[in-house]
Amino acid sequence: MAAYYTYNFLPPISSDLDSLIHDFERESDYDYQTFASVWQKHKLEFLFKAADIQPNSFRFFLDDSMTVAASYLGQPWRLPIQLGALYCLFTIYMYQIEEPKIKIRLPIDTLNSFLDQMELSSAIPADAKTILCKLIHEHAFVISATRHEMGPRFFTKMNYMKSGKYMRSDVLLSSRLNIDEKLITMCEEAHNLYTKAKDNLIEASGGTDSLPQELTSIRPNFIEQLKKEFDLERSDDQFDQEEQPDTEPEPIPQRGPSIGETRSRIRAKAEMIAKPKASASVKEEYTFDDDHDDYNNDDDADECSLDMIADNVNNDKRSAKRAGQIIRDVQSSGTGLDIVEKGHNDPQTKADRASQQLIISSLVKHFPQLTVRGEENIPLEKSAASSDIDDLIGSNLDEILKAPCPTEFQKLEEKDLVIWVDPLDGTREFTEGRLEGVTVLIGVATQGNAIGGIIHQPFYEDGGQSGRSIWGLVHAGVYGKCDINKTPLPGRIVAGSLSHRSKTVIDAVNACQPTEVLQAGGCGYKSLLVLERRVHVYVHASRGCSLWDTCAPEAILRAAGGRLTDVFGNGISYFPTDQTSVKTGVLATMADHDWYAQQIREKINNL
Ligand SMILES: Nc1ncnc2c1ncn2[C@@H]1O[C@H](COP(=O)(O)O)[C@@H](OP(=O)(O)O)[C@H]1O
Ligand SMILES: [Mg+2]
Repeated sequence: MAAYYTYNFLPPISSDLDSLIHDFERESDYDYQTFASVWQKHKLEFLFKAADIQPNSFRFFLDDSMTVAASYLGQPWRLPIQLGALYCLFTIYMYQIEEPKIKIRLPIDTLNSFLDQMELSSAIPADAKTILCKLIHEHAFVISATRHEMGPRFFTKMNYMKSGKYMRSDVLLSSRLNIDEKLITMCEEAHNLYTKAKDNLIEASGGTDSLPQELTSIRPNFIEQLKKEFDLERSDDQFDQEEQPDTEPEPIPQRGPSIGETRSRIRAKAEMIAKPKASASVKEEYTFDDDHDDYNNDDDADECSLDMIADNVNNDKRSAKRAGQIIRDVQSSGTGLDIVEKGHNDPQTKADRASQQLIISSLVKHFPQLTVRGEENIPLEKSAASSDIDDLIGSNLDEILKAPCPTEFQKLEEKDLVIWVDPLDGTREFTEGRLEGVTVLIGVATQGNAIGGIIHQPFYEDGGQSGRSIWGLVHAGVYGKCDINKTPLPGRIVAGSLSHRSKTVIDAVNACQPTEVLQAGGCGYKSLLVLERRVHVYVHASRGCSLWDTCAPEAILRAAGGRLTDVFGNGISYFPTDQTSVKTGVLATMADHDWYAQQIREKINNL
C-alpha cells in the first residue's frame, strides 16, 4: 500500500470516492444526520489516497477529485447522486489543510441546473441548502463560462488536447511532474465511478433509450484508449512542441447575462446563512500631494534609440493606459461588473477580462516572441487587437522612454523577456467601489529578475485628468506622474491588506512594530504608497499574491532605489514556470528592508 500524507488529526485510509457516492446513493433519507454518518464511515480518506505522489501533484489530485465530484452535480444525475456530490464537495473543500484552498471548478450550466433543482424541488433537505450556501459564502467555487462535457474532466481535457487548443499548461504540468500514470489511475477510478453511476441510472430509468447521449457513449476500453491518446513515451520537449496550437485560439466564449444573474442568486443564497463581513475601515483622509514633479526625470538624459525594452515598456504603458480606460468604462457603464468568483476571495470582473484581452493581444501582436503571462485564465480574443490599439501603438513615438538604455539590457532580445500582466489588481476593491486601490500592472522580467514595469492607476484624479501611469526600468529610473511625499513620515506606518487578512498576515504587520497601520487594497497600490513615501513598509504574509502582482511593483521600486522581496527578505523569481504564486509573501520598502525582514523572521517561521 502506498505511503500517505499523515496528518495526525486525520484517520487512516480505507475507502474511496466510488464507495462514498455509492453509499450516499443507497440512502433514502437525505437529512444531515444521514450524510454525516456516511462521512463518519468514510472519514474523508479518499482524499489522501493518491497523496503519495509529490506535494504538487497532491494538489493536482485534490483539484481533479473536486472536478470529478462536481461533474455529478448537474443534470442528468439523479437527486441522491447530486446531493452526494454536494456533500463530497463540501467536505473536500472545507477540510483542506493548505491555504489558499483549492477551489471547486464548476461550469456555469452545472451551477445553474443545481440551483434550479434547489429552488424547485421540495425534496431537498434544508441541510443541503445550508451546505451549498456555506460553500458559496466561502467563495469555494471557480465558476467557468465554458461548457464542459458531462462526466469526468478528463474527457474534456483529452478532447481539448486532440483539437490542439487548450489545457496546454495542464499537459505540461503532468508531464513535468511525471504523473501520467497516476493520472491514469485516477481517471480509471473516476471512470469506474462514472460507469457505475450510469448503470444505476439505467436501472432506475428502466432502459437505455431514455438516457442522454453523453451517458451512452462511454468508450469500453477506457484505459487502452487513454494510453494511446497520451502516448506516455513522449518527452517533455515533444510535449512542448506538439501542444503548441497551430490554429488561432478560439474566441473567448460569450459570457452572457447568465453569470451576472447567477451571481445575484448566489449572493442571495449566501446571505441566507451569513451576512457579509463588515469591511474594515480605510484611512479616509488619505490624499495625494498637490505638486506632481516626475521622480528622477532627467530632462537632459540621452535619448535611447528605439531600444527593444524601452519600446516594450512604452508599448506596455500605452496598453496599461488604454486598459485603464476600459476599466473606467466598465465601472461607469452601470451595466454591472459581471463578477465571477475564481476562488476564495478572488473575484474576476468583465473589466479584468477586457483589460487583459487588450494588453495581451497588443503585446503579442507587436512582440510575437515575448512570453506573456496574465492573471486571468482566458483565451486570447482575436478581435481584441483592434485598429484603435494599432493606432495607439503606432503613434506617440515621442513618448518612448527617453533615457540611456542600461548597458546590462542592451543585448537582450525579445525572446529573453517575460511579461507579467495583472489586468486589474485590487479586483475586490473594484467590486466594492474603493477605486483608488485599483491598478493595471505590467511587469517585464528577464532571467528571473523583475527589470521593468508600469503601474497604471485608472481612477487617480488630478485637476480633471483621470488616471496616471508610473513606469520604471532598473538602472534607468522611474518616470510618469509620481508624487513623492516630501514631508518626513512620523513613526512607522505599515500598509497591509484590506481584503485578505489572516492571523499570519496580521502577525507580520505587527512584527514590523507599526505606529500606524494603513489597510488598503491591491499590491500595486500599496507599492505606490511605499514608492511615494506615504507608508514606510508594505507587508503581506500570505501565499495569495502572484508574480503578476509583484513584478511591475518590484521593478519600479528597484528602479527608484527601493526593494520588494518575500517577507523573509529573499528575492522573488520571475521565470515563467507553472508556479505563479508568491508563496512566501511580499515585503516592500524604500529603506531599512533588512530590519523589517529580520523582525518578521523572528515572529513567523513559514506561511
Ligand atoms: N489570501 C489571498 N487569497 C487570494 N488572493 C490574494 C490573497 N492575498 C493576496 N491576494 C491577491 O493579491 C492581490 C493584492 O491583494 P490585497 O488587495 O489583499 O493586497 C490581489 O490581486 P487581484 O486583485 O488582482 O486579484 C489578490 O487577489
Ligand atoms: Mg493582483
